Amino acid sequence: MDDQLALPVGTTLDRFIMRKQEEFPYATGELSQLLRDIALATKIVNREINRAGLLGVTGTFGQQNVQGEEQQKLDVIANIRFIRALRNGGEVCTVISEEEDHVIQTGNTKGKYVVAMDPLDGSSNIDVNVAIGTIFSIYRRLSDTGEDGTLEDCLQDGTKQVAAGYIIYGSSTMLVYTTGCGVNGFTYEPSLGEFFLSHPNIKTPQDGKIYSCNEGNVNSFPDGVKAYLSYCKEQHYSARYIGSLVADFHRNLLKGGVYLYPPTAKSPNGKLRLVYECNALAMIIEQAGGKATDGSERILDKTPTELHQRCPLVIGSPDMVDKVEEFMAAEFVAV
Ligand SMILES: O=P(O)(O)OC[C@H]1O[C@](O)(COP(=O)(O)O)[C@@H](O)[C@@H]1O
Ligand SMILES: [Mg+2]
Ligand SMILES: [Mg+2]
Repeated sequence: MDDQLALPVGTTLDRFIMRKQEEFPYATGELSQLLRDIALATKIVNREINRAGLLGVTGTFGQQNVQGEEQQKLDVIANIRFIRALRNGGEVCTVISEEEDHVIQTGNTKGKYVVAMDPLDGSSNIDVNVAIGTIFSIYRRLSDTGEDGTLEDCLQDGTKQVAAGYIIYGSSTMLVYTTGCGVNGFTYEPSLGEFFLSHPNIKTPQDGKIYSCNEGNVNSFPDGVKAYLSYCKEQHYSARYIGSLVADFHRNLLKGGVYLYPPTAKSPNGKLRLVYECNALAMIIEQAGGKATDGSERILDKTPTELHQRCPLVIGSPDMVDKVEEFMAAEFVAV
């Protein structure tokens, strides 16, 4: 449904959420409040990130998350801040987080929503002042039991998302989200403590000349991916890889391009997590006219079986994703 309520650039996020809600006569305001809770936590995390170097919150606490990755201090801080805001907001019964082995029950048993999140994306870039992000997906729980959310509530496929978004903490801080009616971007004005509509109704270009992939792993990529990367070089495409999924995705969303994290020998299912990284970005790219697959299957159609399961990701301008799939499919014929 693309009959976007055309609100002018400069509209505050709060007003935008309110006006959007008016489009849905049966809306009860809970999703709107949840989006505000996420925006509030973002302002706090943004402040922590901006002054991380001053407060000595760079580096690690020396502990690992369920994926065996060293948790950066800011991973932990962002995780705490978002969970606290979602718990205090009252709309969310259960949270899935990259930094938590198991689901977090907030105690809001009347809460209708489940949130899956990557509190801090691009952890390897935290200490070097390169753009990082936060990713979130919102699901309606399957039934209002008045009890804690279930694993079933947390393992819904991506098509069931009622909203999805990310925050990029870059040269400016932006919140980009969709509720299934197009994609809008808001830029944060710290001196006013407000997000303002700066990128209304984002559409990604049909095609592009940018490809984003960690070619350091090329030797263990599938032949089809290797062939596609050679094709990109023949076409004189630009290689751009920040190493923060949110930042690479955001650039390609606006300029046109494709991001790939294929299977590798070390990670046969790729590195990125379906539930709290791929699903949200897949909903956003599709709402912006792009595509997201695992190289053959649509990301949003995949039904997760585990909270932290990984899946390969090919996401971006539709013509470029189609081209990658063509090359990857060609490989099967070869075999
Ligand atoms: O270093 P690699 O293997 O290229 O992986 C980089 C990718 O890993 C990530 O950092 C994984 O996300 P987290 O930082 O949230 O764990 C992505 O942001 C990024 O695109
Ligand atoms: Mg991540
Ligand atoms: Mg992370």
